[in-house]
Amino acid sequence: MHSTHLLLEEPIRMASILEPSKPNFFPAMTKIVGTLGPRSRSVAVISGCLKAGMSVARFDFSWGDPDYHQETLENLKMAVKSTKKLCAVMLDTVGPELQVVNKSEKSISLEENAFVVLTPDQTQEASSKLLPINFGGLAKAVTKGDTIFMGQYLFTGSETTSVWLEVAEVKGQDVSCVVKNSATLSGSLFTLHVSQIRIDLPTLSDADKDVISKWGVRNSIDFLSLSYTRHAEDVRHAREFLSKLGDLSQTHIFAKIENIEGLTHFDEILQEADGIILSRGNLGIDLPPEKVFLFQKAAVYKCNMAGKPAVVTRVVDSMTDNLRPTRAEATDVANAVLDGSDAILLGAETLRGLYPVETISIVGKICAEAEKVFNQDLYFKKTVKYVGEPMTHLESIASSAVRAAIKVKASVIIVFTSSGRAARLIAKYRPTMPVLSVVIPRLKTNQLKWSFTGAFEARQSLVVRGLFPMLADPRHPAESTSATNESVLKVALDHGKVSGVIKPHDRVVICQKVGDASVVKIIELED
Ligand SMILES: Nc1ncnc2c1ncn2[C@@H]1O[C@H](COP(=O)(O)OP(=O)(O)O)[C@@H](O)[C@H]1O
Ligand SMILES: C=C(OP(=O)(O)O)C(=O)O
Ligand SMILES: [K+]
Ligand SMILES: [Mg+2]
Repeated sequence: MHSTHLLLEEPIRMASILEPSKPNFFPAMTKIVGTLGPRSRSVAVISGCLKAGMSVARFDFSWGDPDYHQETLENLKMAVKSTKKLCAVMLDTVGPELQVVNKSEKSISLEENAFVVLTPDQTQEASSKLLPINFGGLAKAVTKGDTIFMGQYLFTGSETTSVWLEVAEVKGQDVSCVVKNSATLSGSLFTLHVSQIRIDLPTLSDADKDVISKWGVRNSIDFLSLSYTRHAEDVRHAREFLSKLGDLSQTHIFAKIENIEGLTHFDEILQEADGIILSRGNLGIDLPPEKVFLFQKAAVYKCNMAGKPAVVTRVVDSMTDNLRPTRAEATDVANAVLDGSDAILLGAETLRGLYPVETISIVGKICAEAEKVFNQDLYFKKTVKYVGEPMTHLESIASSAVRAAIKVKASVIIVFTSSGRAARLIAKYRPTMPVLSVVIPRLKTNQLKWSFTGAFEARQSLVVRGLFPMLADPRHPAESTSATNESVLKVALDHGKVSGVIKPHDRVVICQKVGDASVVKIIELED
């Protein structure tokens, strides 16, 4: 895979496009986040998802109760055990999401040019004339002429189940709208998106806090996906909340940028968050279509330079019902990789789609092809220039490790890390080969009991492009003497050999500390 120095900017032989790609020990360096739900909650399907390359499972609390998600999570644990594939857990909040309250779950037909009233009075039955919603402030937030988009949960935008409304009149707390296209609302959950308005609801709702402090704590969630992050303050607030919940002080916060407000405050949000989710589903409605790509390129670039993971959503909507993506979708996935994304997040496709495993597999294959033509050389130079001089020691070690690995055509980089920082810094320079990040546990105490760190750090790297974590045996002392370094390295090399990423006579670049000094070593294997 790494021997082909094919770059998009260089002439490509047409015939080479037809050459089948060699199978790899892992589907792609780009990671796949799969949303688990009705179509992806049995042990068998989740196992298929893991084998196809899903490394983060997203549990979306916009729908379903904690018990339902717990059952799915128990199945995920079984699937992880049987497939021996690691998987991180992401809890996605509801946040200030506007929803239609359709208690009877009867389907509702809306006719073009007819009127429908949105009301905060949740005691009313939903009908084609009246739709109760979960928010009392809509009448204050909209004016005549505004557009409201309403769709089945994780609407694809192309379905006959989503509808455009235009605000005709505001009457007290009610909002009367003209239906712009005929549609039938069916299913249990419909979300509303009102373009470019400020929704006066907290980013972390009381219901979210309740779920996090119970379900989240019980399951030691690796990631909190903070829906509709609009300000850096939202992230700080969530961080403070997590800090009081024991192990969740280690949970990483991924800010979801889903509207113009979040876009406007992107730089400050990026500083506070551990990673960013480019929620193109909602943001794609808030922005004029011709501007969506520009946000993506600018936001991913900023994440890359900050060395924080960027996750792109809503890539292959049409695979919810089909075995093959559209050409536009397939090209879009590749472009997300070329732009520098770390991971692709699948929503409807895995949650309620007919082909969750096939979708993961196809997206992985597209990512792998795009990675091969990613202009690493240019990217590397841009990053070094951006970081400037003097570099911190660790940044200089990390970039040197990547450069050395490319120069000697190493098959893998092995990095020792405890906090995960060293591994993330290596990934920042986008090596063309996988990075085995060997997480060395440290003994810690909360003054009640002693335990080892490492599990969070290992799983949290499962969202970063190119990182493949391995948790070292806690019986190895976390001091970097050459004897312990040697024995941990041997385990890592054996792990690499068994998984097929390291072969006899390969070169391997190692980044570790010996005594007080950080070193980059190049070794050549004999067998
Ligand atoms: N337990 C360890 N044994 C050997 N080297 C280590 C260990 N932990 C970290 N290193 C190395 O030390 C250097 C920097 O350390 P540090 O910033 O503390 O790493 P991290 O924060 O990732 O744990 C890196 O070269 C890293 O690979
Ligand atoms: C992933 C998205 O949001 P949700 O959590 O509502 O699916 C999105 O808007 O792209
Ligand atoms: K959500
Ligand atoms: Mg969204």
